[in-house]
Amino acid sequence: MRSQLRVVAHALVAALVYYASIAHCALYDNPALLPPKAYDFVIVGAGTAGNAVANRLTEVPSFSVLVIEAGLSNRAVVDDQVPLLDSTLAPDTSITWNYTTTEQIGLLNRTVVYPRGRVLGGTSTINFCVWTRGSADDWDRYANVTGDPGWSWNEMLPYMKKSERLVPPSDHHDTFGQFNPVVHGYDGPIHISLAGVSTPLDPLVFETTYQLPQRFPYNMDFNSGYPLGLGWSQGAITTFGRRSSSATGYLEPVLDRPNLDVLIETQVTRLISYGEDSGVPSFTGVEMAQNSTAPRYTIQASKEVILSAGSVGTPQLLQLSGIGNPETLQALNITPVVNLTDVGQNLSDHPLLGNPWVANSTETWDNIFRNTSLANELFLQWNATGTGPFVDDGTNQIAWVRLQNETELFRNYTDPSAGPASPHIEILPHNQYVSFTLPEPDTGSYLTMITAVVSPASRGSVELASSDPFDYPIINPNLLADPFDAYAMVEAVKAARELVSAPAWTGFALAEYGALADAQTDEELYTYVRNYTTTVWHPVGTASMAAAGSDEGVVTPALLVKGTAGLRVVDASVLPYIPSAHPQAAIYAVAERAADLIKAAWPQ
Ligand SMILES: Cc1cc2nc3c(=O)[nH]c(=O)nc-3n(C[C@H](O)[C@H](O)[C@H](O)COP(=O)(O)OP(=O)(O)OC[C@H]3O[C@@H](n4cnc5c(N)ncnc54)[C@H](O)[C@@H]3O)c2cc1C
Repeated sequence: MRSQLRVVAHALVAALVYYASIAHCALYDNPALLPPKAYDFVIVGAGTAGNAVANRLTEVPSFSVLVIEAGLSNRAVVDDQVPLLDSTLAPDTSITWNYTTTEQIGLLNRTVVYPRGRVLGGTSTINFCVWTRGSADDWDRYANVTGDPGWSWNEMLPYMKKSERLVPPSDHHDTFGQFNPVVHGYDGPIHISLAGVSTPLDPLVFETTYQLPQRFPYNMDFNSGYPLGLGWSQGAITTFGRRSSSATGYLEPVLDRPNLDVLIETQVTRLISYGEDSGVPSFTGVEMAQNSTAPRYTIQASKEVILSAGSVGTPQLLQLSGIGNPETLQALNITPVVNLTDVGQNLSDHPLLGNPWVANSTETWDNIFRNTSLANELFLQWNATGTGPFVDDGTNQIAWVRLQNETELFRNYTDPSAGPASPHIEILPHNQYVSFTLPEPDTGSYLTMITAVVSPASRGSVELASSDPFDYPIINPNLLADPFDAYAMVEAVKAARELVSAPAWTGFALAEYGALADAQTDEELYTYVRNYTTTVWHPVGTASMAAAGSDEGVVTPALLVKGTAGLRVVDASVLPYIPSAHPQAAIYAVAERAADLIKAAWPQ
C-alpha cells in the first residue's frame, strides 16, 4: 500500500511542485564533465554533515570546494518532501543504500534492513525529521573523553542554535508553553517546528503528565539539555509542511556560489595518499567512479579531504584506503598504511520497537495508508496549503525516561547513560499502527507506543566484506546483544504500558494488540522484544573521536584522522558515544563546529 501511495504521490506532484532551475548551478552528474580546476577541499558525501561543511567553507570566497555524492539529486524525488511519507523512503528505494545487518544474536539471529540515504542530503533526506539534541551530559561526556572542552554542552549550544531556524508550525497554533524560546536559533539553515497538525492522542498525552506526574512530568522543551520528562517534539519541517534537510537547508541556497561544485551519482572508491607531510601519509586525493565497471578518476585537494560519508561509508572508505586494523586489511589483500584498529569498531545504535493498542477512534491515520482516494485528497491539501496530516512526521510528543530502582540496577550493570540528566529509554506515541517487523493490519484503528533504548551498552562494527568498493560492508550493530539493552527494552515496554494506564486513555486505548498482548510475564516480554525489535537507524562511533595523544579512537578532537595528514572526518561516525537522542541535530552541530575548526586551520 505504501508503494501505491508513493506512486500516487509522484504522479500528483510531478506537475505541481516547483523546483528552481538548476541550469546555472555547479551541479555535475559525471566526473568527466568537472571543470579542470584545483579545489582546496574535497568533501566526500553530500549528506547531513557534508552539506553543512560545504556551506560554511564556501562562505570564505578564497576557499574552493568540491562535494562528491554517490546518490541522485534530491530534486529527482518528490516524496522526500512530505513528512508523513518518510517511512516510504526506505529501504529499497532509488535514494537509499540498501544494506542489511549480519544475523543479530540479541534478536534471535534475525537480520535487519539497514538503509542510509544515498541522495543529496544523505540520510537527512530520508529520515523521520525528529529534532532532538541530546542531554547536556551527552555533550559533557564528549568533552571529557576527548579532553577538548569545545565539545561540551555550553560550548556546543551556539552551534546547535546556529544550525536551526525555529519557525511556526504549519497549523499556526499557539505554541506558548510548548517550547523554550531562549534555547533556540532563529536564523539557521534547518527549519524546525512543533507539530503542525493535532491528533486525538495529543490531549491524552498531556493529561497523562498531570495524572502520572512522577513518572511522566511535563518538560516544556527537551532540547534544553535536560530532556527527562514528556514534552512536545520538534521536527525538521518548514511552516509550509515540507521536510527541511541538509540539501534544502544548507546546499540548495548556496549552489550558485562560484567556489562550490557538486558532483553527484559518483562513488568515491578510495582515498589516495600523496607522499608524506610531517612524517605521516598525506591523504589529500580521492579516486572515484560511477559504477564498478566505469572509468576511475582521481582528484587532489590542495588543503584537505573531508570524509562525510556517514557511519557506514566513512569506515568503509578508510579501510579500503589502508587505514584500519593491519591484520584484517592484509587478509583482504589491502596494503595497511596506517594502523588504527578502532576504524569501524565501536558502532552504537538505538534499538526500536513498535507496541500497538487497538484505538477507539475513527481519526487515527491508519486509513490514510489504506485508502488511496483519502491519501490523494490529503496530498492535494498538503501540496496546495501545506496543512493536514501530510505535514506531520508522526511524532508529536516524546517521553524521555530513566530506568527505575537505579541503585539496585547498577549493582548488576554499569550505567551506560552519560549522566543523571540523561534518559535510558524513550516512548513515542503515534496515531497509527507502527511496526518495522510485522505487517500492518488490513482493518482497524490503532495507536502505537514506540519504545527505544537511547543509552545502549551494546557495541558493533562495520567491516569490509572484500577489497571491492562496490561490495557492501559487513554491518553488525549488535542490537540487544548486551543484557542491559534487552532489560532496558523490556522496561521500556512496561513504561509504555504505564503511560497508557493513566485514566486519560480509558475508553480510547481499548486493548493491547497482537504479540504485545501475548507478552505479559517477564519471560514472554524478553521473547517479545527479541522477536520484534529492530532499529531506528542511528549508527554512530565507527570513526570515534578520542584524545589527540591516546592510542584509542580514529580522529583527534579536531576531527583529523590520527596518523595521517590532510584528512578529516565530519559526520556521525566521530561521536564516541551515541547521544541519548535522534542524532541529526547533534550531527549538524558537529558539522558547524568542524567548519569553524577548518576555517581556523587555514589562512583565508
Ligand atoms: C529511516 C531513518 C530514519 C531516521 N530518522 C531520524 C530522525 O527522525 N531524527 C534524527 O535525528 N535522525 C534520524 N535518523 C538518523 C539520521 O538521519 C542520521 O544519523 C544522519 O542523517 C547521518 O548523517 P551523516 O552526515 O553522518 O551521514 P549521511 O547523512 O548518511 O551522509 C552520508 C552521505 O555520504 C554519501 N556517501 C557514502 N559513501 C560514499 C562514497 N563512497 N562516495 C560518495 N558518497 C558517499 C551518502 O550517499 C550520503 O549522502 C534516521 C535514519 C534513518 C535511516
